[in-house]
Amino acid sequence: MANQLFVEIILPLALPGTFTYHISEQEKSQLQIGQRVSVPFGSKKLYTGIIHSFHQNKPELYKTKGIDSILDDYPLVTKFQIQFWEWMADYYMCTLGDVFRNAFPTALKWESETFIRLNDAINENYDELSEDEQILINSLGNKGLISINEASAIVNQKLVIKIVKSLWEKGWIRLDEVLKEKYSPKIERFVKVISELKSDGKKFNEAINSLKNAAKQREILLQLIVEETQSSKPIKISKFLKSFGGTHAVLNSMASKGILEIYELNTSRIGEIDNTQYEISSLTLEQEKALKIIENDFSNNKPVLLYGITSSGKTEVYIKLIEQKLKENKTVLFLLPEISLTSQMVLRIRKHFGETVGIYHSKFNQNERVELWEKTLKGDYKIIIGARSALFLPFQKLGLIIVDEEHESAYKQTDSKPFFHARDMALVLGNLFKLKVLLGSATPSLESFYNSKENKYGYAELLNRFGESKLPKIELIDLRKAMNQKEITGDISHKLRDEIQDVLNEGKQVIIFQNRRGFAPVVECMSCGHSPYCPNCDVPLTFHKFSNQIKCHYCGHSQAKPSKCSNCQSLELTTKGIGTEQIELQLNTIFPKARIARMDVDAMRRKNAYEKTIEAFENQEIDILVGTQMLAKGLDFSNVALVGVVRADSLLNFPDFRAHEKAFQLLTQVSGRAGRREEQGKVLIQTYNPDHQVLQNVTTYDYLKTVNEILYERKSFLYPPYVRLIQLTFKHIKKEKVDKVSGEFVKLMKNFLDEKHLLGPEEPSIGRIRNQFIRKVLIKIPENQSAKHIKQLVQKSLDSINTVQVYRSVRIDVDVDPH
Ligand SMILES: Nc1ncnc2c1ncn2[C@@H]1O[C@H](COP(=O)(O)OP(=O)(O)OP(=O)(O)O)[C@@H](O)[C@H]1O
Ligand SMILES: [Zn+2]
Repeated sequence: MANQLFVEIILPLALPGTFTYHISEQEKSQLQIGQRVSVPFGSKKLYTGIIHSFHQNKPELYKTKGIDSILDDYPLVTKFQIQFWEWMADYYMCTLGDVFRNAFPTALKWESETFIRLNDAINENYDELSEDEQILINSLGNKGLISINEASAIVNQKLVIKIVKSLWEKGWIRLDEVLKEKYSPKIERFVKVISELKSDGKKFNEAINSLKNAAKQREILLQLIVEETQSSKPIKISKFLKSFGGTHAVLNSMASKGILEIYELNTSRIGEIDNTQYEISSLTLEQEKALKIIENDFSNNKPVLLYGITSSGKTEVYIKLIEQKLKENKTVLFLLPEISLTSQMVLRIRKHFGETVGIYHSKFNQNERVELWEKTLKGDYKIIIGARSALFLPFQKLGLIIVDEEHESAYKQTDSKPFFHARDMALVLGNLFKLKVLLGSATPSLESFYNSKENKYGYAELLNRFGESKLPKIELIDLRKAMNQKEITGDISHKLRDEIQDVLNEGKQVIIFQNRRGFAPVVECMSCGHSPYCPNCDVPLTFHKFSNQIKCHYCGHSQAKPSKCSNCQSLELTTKGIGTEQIELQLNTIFPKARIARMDVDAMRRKNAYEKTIEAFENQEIDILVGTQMLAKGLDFSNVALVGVVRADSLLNFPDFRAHEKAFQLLTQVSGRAGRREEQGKVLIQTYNPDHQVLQNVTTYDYLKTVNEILYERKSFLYPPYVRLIQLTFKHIKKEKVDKVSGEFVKLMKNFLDEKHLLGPEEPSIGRIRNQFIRKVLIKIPENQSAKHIKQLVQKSLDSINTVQVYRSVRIDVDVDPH
C-alpha cells in the first residue's frame, strides 16, 4: 500500500498548532500550501482552514479525518504570510489560529458559527444555481437568518461551506455582520458654469443680460469662466469664495437661475477626474540629505527612523522613496494610524500615484475587505495605504514599508488577539523578508529613538519647517497664580480668555484641548462626600450635563443624575473635575457671539459627524473647536492662530510608565495644529505645575532633552527600552478567584524571577470593569535572559494552572510589550 498522505491545516481556533487530516492522491494533486479547504472538527463543527504543509507521518494517537471540500483552485494565502503568522503567534504567545482569525477576512473563512442571510437585492437568475444552492436559498427565504451549522442539516454537510461560498460569490447571500458605518471619504461642494452657456453664445449673452443689475453675480460668472479655461480642475466652492469673495447665498441664487451648477464630489476621486498626475516636488537640501542617509542605511539592510519636526516635509521624502521603489517594480505598504486615513494624506499620495493606490480602512465591510485581499494577491496595487491590519494583506513583491507617526499608540492592537504592535511587526516583516522599513515621526517613540541611538536602526532628521512657516510659540499659564490673583473665570484664565478674544477679533480660529469628556468626572455630596459609582465597575460615574445623566466610560452604564445623595439624602451635590462639555459651556458664556463646537466621542456618535465637523471648521463656520485628543492628530487647518490646553496636569499624572512620553507627544502634536501657514501661531498651556520638566521641554520643543531625561528614568526603574515587558491580566466575577489564580501564578514564577522582575499581583487603579475583578502581573524580562526562555516559563506556569479544573474559568490574557 502506498504511503498515506496527510496535510497540516491552520484553523481559527485558540488551540496551539496545526491540525492533521488525511487526503487522497487526487486531492493532493489539487492542493497547494496556502489554499482554502473546509474541514470537520470535533463532532459537530465545520471550519474553513488553510493548508500549512504536507507529510506522510500518520499520527499515532488518534484517527484522522478527511477534508470536506477544496474551496479554491489557487492559494489565497502566500507562504510568506504563513511564516509571518507563525512568527507572530510565537512572539505574542497566542495560537496560530488566533492570528489566522484576526488576519483573514471573515467572509473568506466560513465556519459553523457564521450566520448568513439573503442579500437585499435579490438576484433574478435562479436557474444559474445548483440544486443544493437552490435548496439553501429557499430555506433562507423562509427563515431569514441561519448559521452554517443549521445549513449543514439542510444540504450535503461535506459541501455546505463550498455552497455558501459559491452563493456569496454570486451575490445571493451576505454575512450577518454588524453593519459598519461605511468609510466615506470627504465630500466637498464644487461649482461650475452650466456648459450650454459656454458653448452657445446666445445663451451666454442672455445670462449676462439677466445679471445686469447684479454686478457681483456677473463678476462671479466671468471669474468662473476664466478659472475653468485655465484649468480642468473642479472648482471648490470654499476656496473660490475665499479667494474671490461672495457668499454661498449668491452662488445658490445663480444656480437657481440656471447659470451655475453646484455639485458634490468625493475628494478622493479628484485624481480620477482631473487626470493629471502631479509632479513630485524636488527636495530641499535638508530633505535631500535625509534621503541620502535613508538610502545608504537601506542598502546596509537597516530600518531607518526619520525624525522630522511638524511640517518639515517628511511626506515629501516618503513620496520620493515610494517613487523609487515603484521604479524597481516593487510595491509599497504605507501604514497610518486609523484616524489619519480620513485626512489629506491619502489624497496626497493618490495625487502622485493615482489608481495604483489601494486603501485599507477598518470601516470597510466584508465585501470590500475581500476585494482588497484579492486585488492585493493579484498584484493590482502598487501601493497600499492602511491602518495596522493592512499588514496582513497578501502582498506581492513588497519592497518598502513606511510607518508614519510611528509613535502612535493606535498601532498597538488591544481589543483582540494577537495584541500586536504594527510598527514592530513592520520591522519583523522587514527582517524576515529583507524589506526596507522607514519609521517617521515628529515625536518618535522612545523605543525607536533608542534603537537608532544604539545603531540598530539608521537615523535621519529634518530640523526645519519647509518654507517660511515657523513653529508656534508655546507659553505656560500658572493656574495656581491665576487663582490667587483672581485672574480666572471658571477654568479659563484671563490671559487665555484675552488671547482668544484677540484671535477671534482678527477672524482667526481657536482650538481648545481638554483630555476628559463629559461635564465632570465626579459627582460629590457636599455633606458626606459620597460619590455615585458604576454598579459594574470600580469608577465614579461621569456627569454629562447635556443628557443630564451620569455615565460609566468603561462599560457604558448610564442613569439619570440623582437629585439627592443616595447615602445621606442631602440635596447638595457638587461636581469635581472638568470635561469638554463644561469647557464648551464656559466658553459659550465668555464668548456668547462665537460659534463653538465640540469634538469628542460623545459629539461624534452621529454618522459622519467627525468629517462634518472637520469640514465646517475648515470652512470657518466654527470659531472655537473644543475637544479631546481626537483633534490633536493629523489635522491640517490653515486658519488656526491659537491652541489652548485647559489643564495639562492630568496628562502628566496618569498612572502609566509612558505618561511623560505620551504627554510630551500629545502636547507637541496639539501645538502643531497652530500656525501651519505663514503666520506664526501661539499655544497656551494652563497648568498647576509650570515647573514640570516635561512641560518646560514642550515649550522649547526640546525633543532630544525630553527623551534623554525619560530614558534615564526608564533605565533606573527597569522599563522599556531597557527591559521588555510581559503583562498578564486575570479576570473573573469572583474576587477570591482572581486573587487565588493570580497569586498562584506569581508563586510559580517566583521560582525563576526576583521581585525586581516580577511585580504583582496588583489591583489596577480600576479594579473591576463590567463586573469582572481584575488583577495584573508585570514581568520584566531580565537583560541577561532570553525573552524566549522567559516566555516558555510563563507558558509552563499557565499550563500548570490550567490543570486545576476550578482555575480554568479565570480569563488570563498575556500581553507581550504592553502599552
Ligand atoms: N520639497 C518641497 N517642495 C515643495 N513643497 C514642500 C516640500 N517639502 C515640503 N513641502 C510642503 O510643506 C508642507 C509641509 O510638508 P509635509 O506635510 O510633507 O511635512 P510633514 O513633515 O509630513 O508634516 P507633519 O508631521 O505635520 O505631517 C506641505 O504643504 C508640503 O507640500
Ligand atoms: Zn461601568
